Order: sequence, then C-alpha cells, then structure tokens
Amino acid sequence: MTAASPSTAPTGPTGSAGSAIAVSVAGLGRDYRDHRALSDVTFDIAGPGITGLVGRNGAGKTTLMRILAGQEFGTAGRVHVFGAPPRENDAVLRRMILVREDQTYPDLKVRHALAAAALLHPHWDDALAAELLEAYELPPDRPIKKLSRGMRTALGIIVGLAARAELTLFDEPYAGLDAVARTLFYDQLLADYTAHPRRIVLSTHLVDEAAELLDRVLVLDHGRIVLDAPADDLRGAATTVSGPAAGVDRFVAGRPTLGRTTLGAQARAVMIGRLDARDRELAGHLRLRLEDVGIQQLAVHAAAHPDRTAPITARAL
Ligand SMILES: Nc1ncnc2c1ncn2[C@@H]1O[C@H](COP(=O)(O)OP(=O)(O)OP(=O)(O)O)[C@@H](O)[C@H]1O
Repeated sequence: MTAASPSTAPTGPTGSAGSAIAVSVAGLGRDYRDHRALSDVTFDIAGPGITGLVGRNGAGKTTLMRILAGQEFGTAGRVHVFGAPPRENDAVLRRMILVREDQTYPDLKVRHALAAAALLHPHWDDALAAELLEAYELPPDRPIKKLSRGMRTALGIIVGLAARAELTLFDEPYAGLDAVARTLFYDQLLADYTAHPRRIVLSTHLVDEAAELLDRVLVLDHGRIVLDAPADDLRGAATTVSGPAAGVDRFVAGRPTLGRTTLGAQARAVMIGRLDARDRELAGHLRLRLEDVGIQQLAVHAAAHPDRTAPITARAL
C-alpha cells in the first residue's frame, strides 16, 4: 500500500522518479541476542506522502528507522531503499536523512553543523535553514554541546527539513520541545512538504497531535505491523459504543469490533465501520453513546490484538 499522493506532479527532490517504489521492506526481522525487535515487517513506500510510524515504547520504531537508514541490519527478510540495500551504499544514503531525538553531533558550532549538512545533502536549502534558525532562536555561533536539549532537538529538525532529502526519516524528533515549538515543527513540516512533496516518515507516540499531517499510518507493536492504512480511512472509521449492555450487543451484532468491556449492566465496545443516519437513529433509540475513535486510540486497539495474523488494512475499515 502506498501513501496518498498529492494531486500535483512532484517537483524538486522527488524528481521524475516521484512515483517509483522508494522503500520496499519484505519479511524484515531483527533479532538481538535474546530479543526479537522486528518480526516479518512488510510494507512499501512509493510516491510522496507523510507516513506516521506509530507504536509504544520498545515497539521497534527506532530499529526499523535505523535499518532503513543503513545504520543497522536486519537478521531476516529484505530492505531496499531506492532499489538497493541501504547499508554502506553511499548512492542511496545521499538521498535520505534520519533525524533522531538522541542525535549526537561532533564538537562544532551550530553554523558549522549546518554547513557540513549542506555539503552532504544535494537538495539542501540554505534560505530555509536560515529561516528555521531564526524561528527556533538558535544562536549560530553557539557550540552544539552548549545548547539546551530542546535547542539540540531544534537543530535536528532544521537539518532534517533543510536537507529536503527524497526520503526523510524523523524518529520522534521533538524530545525536549515545548508545545509551542512542536506546533512550529508540524506547521513547518506541512508547509515545506506541500511546497516540495517527498517521502517523509515520522515516528511518534503523540499520534493525535500529528494526525492532521499524516497521509498514512503504520502501527508497530512488539516488532510487528498491526495496522497499515491511509489516515483518511482511519478518520471516523471506528466508533466507541457505550450504554446498556443489551443495547450495545444489539447495536454491534454482526459487525467487526475491536474489543468489548462490561461494567455491571453497562457495556462498551469499539466498532469498526462508518455509521449512517439509521445507525445513529438506532443508537438514540437504544440510549447508546457514540464517540469517534481517534487515530491514537485505534492504534492502541490494534496493538491490543497481537494474535491477529495480518495487519488491519483499509479494506477492513
Ligand atoms: N542493541 C540492542 N540490543 C538489544 N536489544 C535492543 C537493541 N536495540 C533495541 N533493542 C530492543 O529492541 C526493542 C525495540 O527497540 P526500539 O528502540 O526499536 O523501540 P522504539 O519503538 O523505538 O521505542 P521508543 O518509543 O521507546 O523509542 C526493544 O525491546 C529494545 O530493548
């Protein structure tokens, strides 16, 4: 499945190969000595889009990002980025960037780090870097080791955006950022992506905060993909139904659900599928409450079913 593509033809970094398969991951596994970090991970990223890689702590997001960026290897399966394995492949690595929250930098001043990044990334935009430097109030002459945690994070974001890499991987890039700075990041990411569509993967556990940005959502849980769907298909695709248990049972009968809990005579179920006017009328008649399930909650529900044999896809929603 591919991320939604903008309707206009991509320009800039995506070039004429904008719709080619950029990332192809098939049956990827990663075993550490006593732990399986990734298991049978399979997905593609084709044209431009912003993919949210969502999962709890330890789900395997960083491991997957590092493998995509050639900084780590899989122990099973296959990873191709721009048609070739990324590890030790300069031609592929020049076309991508990984920004991590715990990025370490050599002992440099901010402006030196930006100059070094400009040399590495062929689509680097100096004007954007300067604009972002000002927006995040980063002093260009300050040594990186003297920056605060939030300032170091901002530097990673500036490098990640100004690089305009064809494949941009942001691994939870907002550690230490306050809510104002995070909003700035989301706004700038969206503005720059709109002007220069490219493939962006953003790992996060603040899904609802970033939900508006996302074209596609991939949920990892215990190293497996448990949900892979276009974000538009997830909006309004599931509903929490609560009220008298008999009414809830009648309402959800014959429909797919993601779980049901009972408390005395009351029940609560998460139902997959869009509701129409008749459903809403029936819910009123049965005195049930209906609430949209956000993407964050859907991810939690998907992860609560680790025995599922295949990821939930748009088809199931
Ligand atoms: N070098 C390593 N050796 C052993 N186990 C590792 C190693 N790196 C990661 N793991 C394990 O693999 C699992 C996945 O880790 P990973 O860092 O990919 O998760 P994550 O989804 O990025 O988590 P978080 O949101 O907390 O950053 C974890 O159980 C972690 O302990």
